[in-house]
Amino acid sequence: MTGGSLSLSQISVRRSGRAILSIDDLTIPAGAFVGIIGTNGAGKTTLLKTCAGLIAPAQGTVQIDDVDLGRLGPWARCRLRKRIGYIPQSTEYNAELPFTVREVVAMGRTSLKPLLVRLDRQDYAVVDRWIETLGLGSRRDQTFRSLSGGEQQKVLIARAMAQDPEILMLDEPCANLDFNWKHQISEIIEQLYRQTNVTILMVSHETGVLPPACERIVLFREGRIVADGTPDVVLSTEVLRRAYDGAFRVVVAEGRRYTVNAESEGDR
Ligand SMILES: Nc1ncnc2c1ncn2[C@@H]1O[C@H](COP(=O)(O)OP(=O)(O)OP(=O)(O)O)[C@@H](O)[C@H]1O
Repeated sequence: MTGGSLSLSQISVRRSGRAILSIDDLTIPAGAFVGIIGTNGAGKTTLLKTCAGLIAPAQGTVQIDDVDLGRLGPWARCRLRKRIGYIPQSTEYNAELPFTVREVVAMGRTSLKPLLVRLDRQDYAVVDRWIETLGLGSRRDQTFRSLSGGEQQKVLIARAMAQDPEILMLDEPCANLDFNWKHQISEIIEQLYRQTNVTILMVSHETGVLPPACERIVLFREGRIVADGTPDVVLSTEVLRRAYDGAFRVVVAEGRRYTVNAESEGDR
């Protein structure tokens, strides 16, 4: 597995007559771990979907390695998409479908195969390896819909990894999880990153779930990048207060950066 690079230039995505994402230039080298943060509606999900080729920008280019997504025909674009593991927000997938854990993880593998070609033993070995890696061995034959939210996130990560992606995009993988599960999922993402060369883009509202391996943060507001740099620069009290108009401060613990309410402590 080798990571892929991403490059966006002069991007404009428009909906209902307004620009919801405008990026002059954003380059993510192969093997980078980039955290994407920003206010509600800032364009984070739109960014991931644009990078994954799910949304076509009105203007500008998206390149994966040296391939310009906009110049590809539908089949070539489909093939390129297989290099991307995309885990949508939990509100965007149907958790009610009656598939087992193994079947869901196998879907990651099926997406690599030509139409109607069955998975072989080697494919299932990969599927089972990722099920074990994510600690889901005892859940293998359980239905996806019967799992807890945290277990479902693990299954979706296993499905994306079974696809052997070069780029992994996670849209708020820790949303709606209790603090213990948030921590577990965050640790798993960090381990995956350290064990593979996959490039990671991770959207999160909570800065504390971005693992220490995430060495670059891109901050969005109203469809634009307002800061891009190392966590100590972007996840600073000053930068975040300006972007979010909030009364909070940043505290650092165990290599992670958390925001805490400052108003009650009188240090606004
Ligand atoms: N199909 C659409 N039609 C009209 N507006 C849209 C459409 N899709 C997205 N938008 C708008 O674009 C903006 C960016 O949406 P996006 O989902 O990318 O934001 P986000 O940063 O991921 O938000 P959140 O943190 O709340 O999930 C929002 O204001 C949203 O309402």
